[in-house]
Amino acid sequence: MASKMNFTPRIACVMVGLPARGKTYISQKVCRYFTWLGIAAKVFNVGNCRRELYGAQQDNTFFDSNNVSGKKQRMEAASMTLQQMLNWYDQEDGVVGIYDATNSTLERRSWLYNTLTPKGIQVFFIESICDDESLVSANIRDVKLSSPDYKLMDPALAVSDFQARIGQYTNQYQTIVEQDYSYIKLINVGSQVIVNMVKGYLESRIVYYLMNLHIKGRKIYMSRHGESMYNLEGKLGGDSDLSPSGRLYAEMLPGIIKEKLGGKELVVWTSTLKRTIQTSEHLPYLKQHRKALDELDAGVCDGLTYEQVEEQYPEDFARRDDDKYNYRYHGGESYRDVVHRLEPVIMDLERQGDILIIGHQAVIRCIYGYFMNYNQEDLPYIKIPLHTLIELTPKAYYCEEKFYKADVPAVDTHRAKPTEPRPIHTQAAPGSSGEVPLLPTPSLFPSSPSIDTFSPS
Ligand SMILES: O=P(O)(O)OC[C@H]1O[C@@](CO)(OP(=O)(O)O)[C@@H](O)[C@@H]1O
Repeated sequence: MASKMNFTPRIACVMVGLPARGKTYISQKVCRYFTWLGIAAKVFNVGNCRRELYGAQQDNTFFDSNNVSGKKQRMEAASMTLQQMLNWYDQEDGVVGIYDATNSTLERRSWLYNTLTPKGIQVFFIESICDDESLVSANIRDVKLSSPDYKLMDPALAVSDFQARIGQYTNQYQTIVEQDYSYIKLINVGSQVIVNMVKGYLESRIVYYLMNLHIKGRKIYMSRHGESMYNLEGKLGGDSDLSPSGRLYAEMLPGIIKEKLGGKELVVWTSTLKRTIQTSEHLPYLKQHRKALDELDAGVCDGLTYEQVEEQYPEDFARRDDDKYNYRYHGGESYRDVVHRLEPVIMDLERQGDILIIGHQAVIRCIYGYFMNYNQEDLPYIKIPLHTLIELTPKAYYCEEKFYKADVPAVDTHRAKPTEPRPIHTQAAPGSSGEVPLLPTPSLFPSSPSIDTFSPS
């Protein structure tokens, strides 16, 4: 196939490592990070292709390097996956492809390198090495046993079968020694990191991101500030104080957190605006006030209500409804801008243990959207109600979520996505205001978060 001229740097992250070394976890994290930043990224998993071609339940001789037909079939799965990745770069303007397989021999890596490099695709190897048996066993238990390969097998048998498979790969495993390749080696989940020949912006972002990842269990709490005086009046932005109801929520918050977290330590981040700082007032933890967490800047619309924006800036109002993620307020920001300003916050967040972020409607949407894998179109409409604590627990491939709703009344500041496109006028059509009904869309509130309610004591 003729490859079209493409001047965007394209990169292939090629995973390397024995089975159960967290390669798929790393692949998915890298993919989610770039997707969130608006860079086209996709994971290509050779195991899925193998299952498609030859079915799920192979016995372990299939993975033996001396098994000629098994070796040939595994190579076919690898080629087919590579072809899918190449098609994606060309046909869907892919930028960061992640090739998820063991790629554990010099031969396999050189095949990948020599196929990708002439096509202008930079190859970056990510090797995960783990000799901590307890981490490997935990990975087998938590992840591999739910794989389609072992769906029908008794768990104890599945563990020993998987260990035998690891043995097959260990016999032929060659750690990266190719000094002319760009690579990162993560040893025992980042307790040691070796980096070689990193070039270019995308590679250095990946290195920095991977160096921040950890897999220790932790909770990420998020809450919007308590109801503010501006929220009561329906006004956007500003730097108003909490309403009486908002203050009540701030008083309840330490109790709700304590009940969830017990006596454990917690780091609290707020924005630099009064409403988040006041919400954190009674929390007995270390607090940081971060400018990067300030609410989306509404520019010339700051201090107006949605109705006033529609009246005074009808064209802008319609444009925002048309593409809320990309619409940038005059003199202010878009959701896309907020995501980019939050990137260092995400890096830092990946490094943290238990943490509570007290933020704003748009900012919490962006952070929650990163962890829960929302696409750009839906992200600005995620329902983040006031007086609700969100608890995220990162798991191997997803985040578990719970919503705890405080029984303290608050206004609803969520403005649903209009179901019909609004006409974009260059001037306000007389009497047009309010003609297009703002019908509620199906809720984007996560499908089944468990919601507990807390009452003021
Ligand atoms: O992007 P939309 O849905 O307008 O939500 C952002 C708005 O949320 C608000 C409340 O309406 O956040 P906040 O509660 O932090 O004050 C506005 O200040 C902000 O402009």
